Amino acid sequence: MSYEVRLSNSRGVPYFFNTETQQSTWEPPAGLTQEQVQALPGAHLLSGGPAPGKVRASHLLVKHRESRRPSSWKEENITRSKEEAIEILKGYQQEIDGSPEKFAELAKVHSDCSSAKNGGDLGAFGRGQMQKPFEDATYALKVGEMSDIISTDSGVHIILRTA
Ligand SMILES: Cn1nc(-c2ccccc2)cc1C(=O)N[C@H](Cc1nc2ccccc2[nH]1)C(=O)O
Repeated sequence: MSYEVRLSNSRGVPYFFNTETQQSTWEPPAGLTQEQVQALPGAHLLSGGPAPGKVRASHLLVKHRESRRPSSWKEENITRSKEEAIEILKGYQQEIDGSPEKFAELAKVHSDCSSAKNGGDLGAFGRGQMQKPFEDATYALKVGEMSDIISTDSGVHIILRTA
């Protein structure tokens, strides 16, 4: 019998698909050991984490007048200097003091990215999707770690890697 793990589009949860009988089950097929289940194609879907090679991160962005788009949900016309943006972000960094809960709370209120409404969560992404400095900084973090202040064409950011 050959099985693979797939993700249900409607329910967003993994299921087990028998590629010979074309039958699907929500539960792991009887008779398979835990090791055998973890070895199935698509088994990474069982952990709920991002696909192999992808990461998930949240960020707090402070834009400035040199930003690619010096406007945000917070402020129609952003005129602060890059130096001022860095000082503001340093203040948030001290307030966050390594706490993921505090990070999301401050990102929601202060981030100039539209992901602020998600507490800064950008979802999962792979290489080649985000601006290079942001991508490299995120991949260099361990899960749960926060970056120091990094700069992209969008402004200055603090990143929290979540997966
Ligand atoms: C990359 N991205 N994802 C979202 C997002 C994700 C989830 C929910 C809502 C918005 C917003 C953005 C985005 O580019 N936002 C830009 C600001 C920005 N520039 C970025 C550069 C790198 C990573 C995140 C970044 N966010 C904006 O609002 O002007």
